[in-house]
Amino acid sequence: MQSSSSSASTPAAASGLVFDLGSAAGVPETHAWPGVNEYPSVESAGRDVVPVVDMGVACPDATRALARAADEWGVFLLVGHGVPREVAARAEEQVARLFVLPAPDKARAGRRPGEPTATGYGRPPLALRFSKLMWSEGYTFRAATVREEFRRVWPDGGDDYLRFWCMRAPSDVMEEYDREMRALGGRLLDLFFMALGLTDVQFATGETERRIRETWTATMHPILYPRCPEPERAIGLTAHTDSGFITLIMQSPVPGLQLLRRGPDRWVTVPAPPGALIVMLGDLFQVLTNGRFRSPIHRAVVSRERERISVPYFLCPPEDMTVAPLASALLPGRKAVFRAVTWPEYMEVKHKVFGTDAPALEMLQLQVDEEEQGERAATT
Ligand SMILES: O=C(O)CCC(=O)C(=O)O
Ligand SMILES: [Fe+2]
Repeated sequence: MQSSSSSASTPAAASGLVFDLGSAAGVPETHAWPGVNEYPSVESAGRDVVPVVDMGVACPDATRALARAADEWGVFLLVGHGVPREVAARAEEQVARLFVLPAPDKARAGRRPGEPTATGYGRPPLALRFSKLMWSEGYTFRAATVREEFRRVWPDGGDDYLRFWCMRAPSDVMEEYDREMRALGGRLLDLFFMALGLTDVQFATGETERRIRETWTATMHPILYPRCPEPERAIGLTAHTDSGFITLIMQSPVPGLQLLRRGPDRWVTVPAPPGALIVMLGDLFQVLTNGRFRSPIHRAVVSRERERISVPYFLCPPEDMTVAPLASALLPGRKAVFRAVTWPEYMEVKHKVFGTDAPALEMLQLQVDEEEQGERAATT
């Protein structure tokens, strides 16, 4: 493996690309994380079974299952979601093709330092807390700009890439996937609003709810976690919460995502049944629901035997939207416990604390007198 110091002068290194982690004989110090095994890793079993929500069942049952999962875990496996198997398979295949491209091709799409949005190809940023690198590489792009992005990766192919590979153009594949995921996000949002106790009529006409559904932005972030010769010393993606509203994750049939559960602290591994998607709630959804539905702490671990690909699809507010607890989410007599915030304001806070122990969401928390909160609820 090329070390980060010896590759510092190449354009690929400048753009933050990782080289050939998959063929490394050991984990170099640059990638050796302290504390990876601080808490035990456990399977999804017994009291730790990761919830499954089936959207194919009758609506009240799906809503109840979703409310329970969002309350207790903030994450669940989603089946019966209606995304056609062949659409997901094409996107998965496309992403896998991207990851096997030669490094110079990926470097053409490398992250452009200094740009406001961290889009492009590269590795996750250095975690300040440990000054360590993670065992993964990924490609972040706005779903709406996939065509421009892929022209950077395949400048000569353009949309004719179709003929070159005898397959659909890569951007067509990802646009098709984007349409399906966005539609699924809308269906899920309706279920979440119902789970908050809103009736059909209210959620269809509520101004804020309608604006979220119509304006939310989508960012895709395919990630490759190469095989790792010493998985107990490395981390694929360090512990964090997602920042936006809802993340929809398609993953290879290789488990690797883990959720932090407390008392006693442990990492629960999310299973990877074929066809299921993972739904993960983000910090700003916690704000919207006034803390009722939580954004869980999660991380990704790596495996000695198998590489893993995951494709998170982040649904986030547009930059000019001020996100505050929904009036409809406030239980009778309860006050808002978070202050209003825009996406850029929140991301600034998140970047400052990335890789530290400080939870960014706490910085939005308002001082609400617990006793007063209790009394108000009791008298309503
Ligand atoms: O690899 C995964 O399943 C999760 C990735 C993730 O947590 C993220 O990109 O925020
Ligand atoms: Fe995440």
